[in-house]
Amino acid sequence: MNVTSTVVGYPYIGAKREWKRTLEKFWKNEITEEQFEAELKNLRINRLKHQKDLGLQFITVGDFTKYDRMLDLATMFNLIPKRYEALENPTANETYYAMARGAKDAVACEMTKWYNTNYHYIVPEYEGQSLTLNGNYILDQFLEAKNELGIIGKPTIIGPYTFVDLAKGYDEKTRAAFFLQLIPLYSQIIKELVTAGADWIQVEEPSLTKSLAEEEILIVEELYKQINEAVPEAKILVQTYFEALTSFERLSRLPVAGIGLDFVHGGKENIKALQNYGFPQNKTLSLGIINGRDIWSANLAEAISTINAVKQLSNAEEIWISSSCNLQHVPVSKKMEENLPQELYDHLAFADEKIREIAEITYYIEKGAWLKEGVVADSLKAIEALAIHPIRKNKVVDDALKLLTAKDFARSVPFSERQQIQKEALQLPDYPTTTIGSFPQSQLVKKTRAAWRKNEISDEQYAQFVKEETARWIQIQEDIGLDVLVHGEFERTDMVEYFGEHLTGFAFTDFAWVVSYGSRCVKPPIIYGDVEWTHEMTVKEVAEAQQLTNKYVKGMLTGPITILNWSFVRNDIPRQEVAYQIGLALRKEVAALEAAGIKIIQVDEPALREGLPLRKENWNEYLTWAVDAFKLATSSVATDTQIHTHMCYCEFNDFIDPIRALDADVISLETSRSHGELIHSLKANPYELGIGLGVYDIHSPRVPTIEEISHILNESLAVIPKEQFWVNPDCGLKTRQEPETVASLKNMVQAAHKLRQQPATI
Ligand SMILES: CN1c2c(nc(N)[nH]c2=O)NC[C@@H]1CNc1ccc(C(=O)N[C@@H](CCC(=O)N[C@@H](CCC(=O)N[C@@H](CCC(=O)O)C(=O)O)C(=O)O)C(=O)O)cc1
Ligand SMILES: N[C@@H](CCS)C(=O)O
Ligand SMILES: [Zn+2]
Repeated sequence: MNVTSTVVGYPYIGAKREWKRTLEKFWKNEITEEQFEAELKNLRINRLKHQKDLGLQFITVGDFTKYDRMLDLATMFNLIPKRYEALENPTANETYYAMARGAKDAVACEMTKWYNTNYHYIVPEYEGQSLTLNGNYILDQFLEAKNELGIIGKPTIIGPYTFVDLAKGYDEKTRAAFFLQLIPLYSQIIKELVTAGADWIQVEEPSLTKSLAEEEILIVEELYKQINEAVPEAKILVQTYFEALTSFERLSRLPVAGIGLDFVHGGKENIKALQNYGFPQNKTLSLGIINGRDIWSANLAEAISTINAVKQLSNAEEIWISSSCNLQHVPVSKKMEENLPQELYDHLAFADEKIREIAEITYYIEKGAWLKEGVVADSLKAIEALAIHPIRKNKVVDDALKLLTAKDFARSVPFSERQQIQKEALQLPDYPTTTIGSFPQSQLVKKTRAAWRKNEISDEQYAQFVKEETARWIQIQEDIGLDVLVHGEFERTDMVEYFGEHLTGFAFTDFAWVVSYGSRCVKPPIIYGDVEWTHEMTVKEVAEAQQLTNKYVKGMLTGPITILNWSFVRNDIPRQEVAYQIGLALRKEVAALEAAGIKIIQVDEPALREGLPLRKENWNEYLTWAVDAFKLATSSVATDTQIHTHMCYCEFNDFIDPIRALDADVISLETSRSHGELIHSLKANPYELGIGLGVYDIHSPRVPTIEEISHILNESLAVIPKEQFWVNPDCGLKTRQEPETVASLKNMVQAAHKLRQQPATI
């Protein structure tokens, strides 16, 4: 039997975020386009060489991007929305980055979560355009690897079903035309790759793990039938991930040469399907056995026994040992980390360490022996050493969780009564204006924090700086005329990292970044022990801000599910238990804010939706404990304390019921890139609690006009009654510059004032 080591894809960010820096230098015109392209080429080549040096046999190409892989495909297919025609003689890069980031009057394309990850992709927009092939960047990357390094790579491309599934702008009637246009383009790309010497082509189809209706399965079958007819000579491996392959019996029999399955996230179901239906003869099986979504080293003995079981069930003649998904969701290498507890460090595996595991497993499957002596014993020892670490078991937390009863998860008074009480207590104007929490993290803010981290300035100097920046922004907010103010979050690098740094059970890396969207990166904390609240985390900053103004300052916390979903989480206890531990810790912070006189407290849950299982039938189980964790954090407050929450970066259309279940007095939602669709959903499913639909996109430096904002507000008024209506931007403003922030907020406040003059429509 033939065994090969491979990965679905490898991070492009660079061990020291070189990729991010290159992009940002180019955008700031610090390097020419030529230098930019040369730097990217260098990064691509080094990245391939590095994977080869790690011992990977079959290296993926085409998984490198200039911003986002869905955007790469959209521009390659000439799927460029009309509004970008207004750009004057744009270069290819100018159009590409205008779609990603907006330019002049052309707003950026929508961005949304990539399945249940913290990565966000650019949503392709189908407007019935004629599609053509604008080059073939996958071929370019294939040839680059071949010519520069002699590597015959495995080109990868996001497949046609997934591409259309994740795109928007079509309906039942136009979908067929969209597919029909794409089939020849995919076939052409594949043909060119085969002609250039590609042995295999990996076609990524994660959408084949969603629940699919019969009609959709028929489409998938037809797509691959037509592609196979167009390029029968191509060896295509359809790669699925994040869940088990749906309708295994039929989809594993698509007319392609191989199927890639995720044995980590869809393991049990994929194995059951193999038992029931077997694996089609003469097909290659790519076995996703190393977890591409977590940072823990594998139990190699367990991996081998799963592979052996799969081998027996599938009878495949050729297997690839692979990652469960693209490794872009984990950091590059743990090698540079020098400040982690040894027990934690030993049990970590980032992308490079995962490739080493894949190489080891492949060697064992092929040769029946390990490459490195003692590797299995080491892997078990690492797991065991962390399991018995005292940080894993905190009796105080354990006892507190056991004492919880149903009333700890519910406000004492229903919203209908709270609404009136809060209205009288808070005396806010109609259509109150507010922001989501963060204000620009200017160069000065970042530099001062960096100096403090390097001990160049003292704790007191740093705290004084944060205090002054907060005071400056309280004044700015007063001048703008906002109704409910925020302290600005200047003390925070990241909304999750900050809380992790103050709670027990967390560890922090120095270099373990992953891309969140475009060039924006996050460095998720690691939850490796029980989580406990030991001291106030936000009270000082918020209370100081409150003293500077007669307006309300919102307390600002990150919710339990967002802390959970944006961290790398221990895998020895259920996620639900970790969520409750965090919920309990935040409950104490909420109480501390209340005790300090804060009357409005926002608990952000932007990541609530991203934790949803891909299959709808599994939603309920997750949502039950996720919503409960939020309620555990927020429900202890007095009736006249107003709880806000905020969500962004996702589709809310089918998510109104879970949002309602949070029982938050007010929610602010990001909507400006998909406003119409949400209005439609709210019409069908009216929402009764306080709600602010984001009135402008904060991802773009563009200042929205008063008229644009008024238009959005008026649309929202058709579905949200005045008593519930809040006015806010889409999300926090930490990534923006000060002038555009002030100008945009002034227009927002003006638009709200105009609304107050207008007779209510409902
Ligand atoms: C709201 N979102 C978040 C998500 N996930 C999170 N974990 N956090 C989020 O806020 N997911 C969904 C959305 C969208 N995502 C993002 C993600 C990332 C950013 C962003 O702006 N990222 C910054 C990095 C932010 C940060 O932590 N900055 C540090 C500085 C780190 C740094 O670069 N240091 C320098 C050294 C500085 C010096 O010595 O002078 C270095 O290492 O070179 C900080 O502020 O202190 C990014 O730039 O990528 C936004 C939305
Ligand atoms: N309060 C946070 C929420 C981001 S989702 C912020 O304003 O940055
Ligand atoms: Zn947000």
